[in-house]
Amino acid sequence: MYRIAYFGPEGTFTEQAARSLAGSDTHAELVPYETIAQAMAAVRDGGTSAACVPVENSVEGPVTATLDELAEDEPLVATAEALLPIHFTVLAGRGVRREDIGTVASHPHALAQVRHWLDVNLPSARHVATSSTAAAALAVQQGEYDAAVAAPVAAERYGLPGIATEVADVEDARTRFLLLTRPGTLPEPTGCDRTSVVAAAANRTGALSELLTELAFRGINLTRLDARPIKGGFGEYRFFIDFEGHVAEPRIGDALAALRRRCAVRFLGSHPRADGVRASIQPSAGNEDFVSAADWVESVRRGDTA
Ligand SMILES: O=C(O)C(=O)C[C@]1(C(=O)O)C=C[C@@H](O)C=C1
Repeated sequence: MYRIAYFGPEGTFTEQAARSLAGSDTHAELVPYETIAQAMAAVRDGGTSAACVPVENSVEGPVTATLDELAEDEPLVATAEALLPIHFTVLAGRGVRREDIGTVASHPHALAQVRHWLDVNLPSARHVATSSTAAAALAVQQGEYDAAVAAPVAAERYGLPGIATEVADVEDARTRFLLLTRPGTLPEPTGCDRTSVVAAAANRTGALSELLTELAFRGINLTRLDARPIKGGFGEYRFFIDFEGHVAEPRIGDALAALRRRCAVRFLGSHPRADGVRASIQPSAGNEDFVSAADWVESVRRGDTA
């Protein structure tokens, strides 16, 4: 049985992402965990084969709990990703009238995406952060709070009436989710891949710029750059860098080796992009260019050419 841990409880956006990543695999069993750290610990200690967690949202940015967990402890790698459109519904407790709503609960990322709507439509409601959107729906079901901002599926799952749908401040919001496993066989390159690393650039002038220049010189397009503090050293940061391409490609392998020469790097995976965008290749920076240049150096070393 293939078990996938996910950031739960049932009814989170992450559960939907895990279902789409499990796809037609009817043998996959989805197992909810209350926190991102617990879902990732489950795959680290072998309790599950994979973990599905959110990593970035188009409105609120990085999911910092996921980034910090990826940088610490036993390494995990992303082998797949899902991109979900995010639609929020406001669920009310049974018998709670809209005008009586005094508390509205949700995950901090979700509250941030509906802040304006709440200010206009439920101006006197206090916002309460919960571990996830579904945890907020569960708490409303149990009478702890008056309302929750959650995924539409949570209405059904927790038997709560929706009092407003499509309440997001920004239309077309999306969240990207990763399927994480212990390091092992990598997915095959497809031409539409993403590679992720976390690099501990030295705290000196130009260190980050040098890392980014290694990628730029090789014509590699970045898709994300986030800094997270290295706990315990004020002002010390590690950098999460996502870029187009797959480590199996000569141009990406060359770039990773260059990053590794400069600082400690943790590889976080190469996998197909959910949006199917092809890697852009700059003139003279294609894989064949790297291979033929390396072949030329070899022939010079053998004395075959000059
Ligand atoms: O709480 C959930 O339902 C989640 O899956 C987490 C999460 C997030 O971390 O951003 C996922 C998507 C939404 O943007 C809001 C919350």
